[in-house]
This record gives sequence, C-alpha cells and structure tokens, in this order.
Amino acid sequence: MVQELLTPREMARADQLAVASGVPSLTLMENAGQAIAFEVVSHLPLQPVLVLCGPGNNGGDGFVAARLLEERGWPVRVALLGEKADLKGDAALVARRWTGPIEQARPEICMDFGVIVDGLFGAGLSRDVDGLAAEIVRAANNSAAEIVAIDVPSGVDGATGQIRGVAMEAAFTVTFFRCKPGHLLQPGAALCGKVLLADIGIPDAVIDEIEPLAFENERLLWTLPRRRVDDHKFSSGHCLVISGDALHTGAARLSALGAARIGAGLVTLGGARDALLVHAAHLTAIMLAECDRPDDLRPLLDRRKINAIVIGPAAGVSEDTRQLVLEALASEASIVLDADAISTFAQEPDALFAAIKARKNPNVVLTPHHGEFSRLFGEIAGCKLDRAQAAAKRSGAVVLYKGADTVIARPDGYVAINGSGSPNLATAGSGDVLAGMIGGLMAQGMNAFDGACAAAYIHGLAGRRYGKPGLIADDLPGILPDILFELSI
Ligand SMILES: NC(=O)C1=CN([C@@H]2O[C@H](COP(=O)(O)OP(=O)(O)OC[C@H]3O[C@@H](n4cnc5c(N)ncnc54)[C@H](O)[C@@H]3O)[C@@H](O)[C@H]2O)[C@@H](O)CC1
Ligand SMILES: [K+]
Repeated sequence: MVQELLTPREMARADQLAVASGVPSLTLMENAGQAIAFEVVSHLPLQPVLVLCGPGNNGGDGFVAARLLEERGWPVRVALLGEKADLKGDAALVARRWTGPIEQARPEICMDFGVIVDGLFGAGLSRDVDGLAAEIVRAANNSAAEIVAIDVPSGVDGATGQIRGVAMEAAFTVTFFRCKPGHLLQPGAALCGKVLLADIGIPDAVIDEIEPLAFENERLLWTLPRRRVDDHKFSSGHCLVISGDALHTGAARLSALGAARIGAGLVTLGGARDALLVHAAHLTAIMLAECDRPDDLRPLLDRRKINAIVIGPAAGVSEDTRQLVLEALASEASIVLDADAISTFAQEPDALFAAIKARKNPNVVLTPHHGEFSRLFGEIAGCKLDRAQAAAKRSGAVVLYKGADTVIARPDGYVAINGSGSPNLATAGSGDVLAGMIGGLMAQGMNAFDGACAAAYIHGLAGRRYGKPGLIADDLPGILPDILFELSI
C-alpha cells in the first residue's frame, strides 16, 4: 500500500472523519493506548516503567497505556504535567480509568526507570517546549531509560521535523494511522528511533477525502521498467552524460556508470576530445562522443537517438555549461540538471525556469543539495518539504532536494520524502551517481517524478547495503544490480 503522510492538521481531520463515520473518539484513544502498550511489551523486557502524561490527548493515550501495562503486570508509575482537574474530554475520561496514583511530573522522577513512555506532547504543540516541560525532556534524555514516544517524540514538530525548543530522543515511536512528515524529515526523524505504525480503527476511506499530497518514498510509489523478451539495447533508451574538462572527468564517469547500471540500454559520455581520452582509459561499455561546444549537442542527440541527458557533474560554472543546458532543454530529451548546471543559473534563475516551462517534454529533474538550492531559489520560508514544493512550482521541474531526508517534489505539489538513505552516502561523487541513475531511468521511459523517486530510493538502499563506513562513490554503481534484482522479485 502506498504510504501517505499526513500533517498533524490532516491527521486531526482523519480523526474527525473517523468519528463522523461512527468510530467514537474514545475508542481511537483506547486503541492508541493499546498499541503503545503492545509495542512496549513486544520490544522490551518487563521492568519498571514511567508514563509521562501531558495536558492533551497525547497524555490521554499515555493513561490508557499505563492502565494496560499494569494489567500485564508491569510496575507502572504515572506522572502528569499539569493538573488532573484541567484534563478535558477523552483524556479526562481515561485519566479517571487509571486508578493508581498520579504524581506531579518533575525532572528527578525520570531517573529511576528502564522505560519512559513519552505522552507529554503529540501533534498539538502550540509553542516551543520550555520551562518545566523542557527540564523533564532533558532529564528523560539524560536518564538511562529507553524512551517510547507516543505519536512523535515530544518537542518534534510532526509537520516539519523541526525541534521546538528541545525534544525527546526516543528508542522507538508509535504513531497512528499514517506517518507524519516529521517522522521522515530531519532532525526530528533521527529522534524518533524506529517508527512503528499502528491501526487504531480509522477507516482507510478517510484518505480519499483528505487527498494528501505527501508520501513516503517507497517501492510501491513507482514502477521500475521491466525488460521484455524482445527488448534490445535501443528500446531501453540512450542516456547522454556531459563530461567536465580533461582535469574534471570523474564526476561524469560516475554518472554514466549510474545510468548504465540502472538499466539504460546505451550510455554515451559527451565532451571535448582530451576529456574523452581520459574516459577512454577507464571505460569499456560506455560510449564516447565529441561534444565540445553547445552547438555540437543537437546533432549528437539526433545522430545517436538520445532520449535522456545528464548535465552538471563537474561541468564547470561557465557560459558553455549555461548554453548547453539551454540547448538540452530545447530538445525533446528528458533532462537531469545537477551541480554546476544548477549553479550556473544562480544569477538568472528565471531564464532557466522559462526554458523548462517552454518544453514539450515536461520531464526535467533538478537535483540540488542545500547550497545549490539556496543559490537557485534563494531563501524560501518553511520546512524542507515546503521549500521543495515551492521550488518545483516555481521552476516547473521535479526538484529532488538532497540530504539525509531527500525530498522529491512535483510542480503540482505532490511530494515524496525518502527515508531509505544512509550516512554512508555522504561521500564525494555519490550525488553524481544519483544524477546518472535518474537519467538512466528516464531514458527507459520513467517520468521525472517516478524516476527521481526510484533513483533516490535505490541509491539510499545501496548506501545501506554497503553497510559499513568506507563506501566511496565508485562502489555504488556495482551495488545496483543486486538491488534491482531484489526489487524485481
Ligand atoms: N481523536 C484524536 O484526536 C486522537 C488523538 N490521539 C492523540 O492525541 C494527540 C493530539 O492531541 P492534542 O491535540 O490534544 O495535542 P497534545 O496532546 O500534544 O496536547 C496539546 C496540549 O498541550 C498544550 N501545549 C502545546 N504545546 C505546549 C508547550 N510547548 N508547552 C506547554 N503546553 C503545550 C496545548 O495547550 C494543549 O493543551 C496525538 O498526538 C495522539 O497522541 C490519539 O488518542 C488518537 C485519537
Ligand atoms: K509524545
């Protein structure tokens, strides 16, 4: 099933729609508490547990979990931030169902437990966590306890993944119905630990009414091209990668290998003669073609029936690169613009966006990392997801905004967050391989959004598959066949 991501506001709407469809809100809260208790007993050995309850429904879930854990024989203490008399609605009800003592939440109490269930704040953060609440969060983090977060680690903004003041560092997080962007966006994602998704009885049909725009990038979001028995190299597309000059050839070579390993039928490196000689010393299956000046591009595309182009890796921030990009955009091919191809338009981004929007073939992917993103789009307000969405809309291209939490956005606002990445990928040239993979997938007929999502996902898996530090970008293309094989079965 495709995994939609719901902002806290959309989640509140899902709750309301569920209630309107006949599921009592108290049942949702009981189910949420039950899910937490279940995950605690499933993952952790029986031991003293502290349940920290806040003033809202997140605390309500905590009260339910406390009761159910005690029923299972766990030694449970409950501490409340605020007064029991101030609790409202379902939270007040379930607090009454907890018949044990309710202590005042304070930092010192956090020291004596193996497990702390964090029900301080969930989706309802109205301001930064400060004062006593912040002291409690710090004390919980400094204790030896494993923290189990209800919905989100308290202090993490579920919409943006930002830390509001200070946040719990959870060993795992139990969330309900659908994950939130904050479970995948950094730095919040790193504080969630493992995220476990629980069904609390909200009907899936409510999704049709909410029409969410955000998705987790996973394998059901796109379909990889499949080779048919009668396929030949020309039917799997031809990807051209533009090379840097003779002293800067490595980046384009990594892209070309990425494009070839992801399955493009043919891959050509285009560049000046002296650069091609360097490539020739390294490559066998990748073809070489002279493409010295921007004017050389169009005849080359026609001659070799090229249907996807990657420009940018070590291309140089120069007038030639700028002209090449405009020539490429004027063609019918699908285009990946990476690195220098992006930076070269820093002074006149609107010229780039106009050329993208004027195209017949809409498949253009921009792959900026944070610096390149700011150079091209300036400072856009909001979280990474908002910024990627705004950039895609403004440019008319699919924007793959790189990082530990890569976000891929389509001009119409549809957006995916990639959670498959690995810190192993933070190495020179890894982005060049990714750009080539996107080009290789578009050469095989994938559209820009699906190709960018699939490439980001597979690239992330490749980083994980290596499984140890020491990965260099040269290793990545060679890992791809195993991953493609696994994804095909
Ligand atoms: N029907 C529902 O809405 C369901 C909600 N559920 C739970 O309810 C949670 C959301 O409940 P709420 O909307 O009550 O939100 P919270 O439980 O996060 O609490 C909001 C309360 O905390 C206060 N608050 C917010 N930020 C604060 C800060 N920085 N410092 C001090 N006080 C602060 C607010 O004034 C409000 O009283 C979810 O995260 C989930 O755990 C689940 O029970 C499932 C069903
Ligand atoms: K919480």
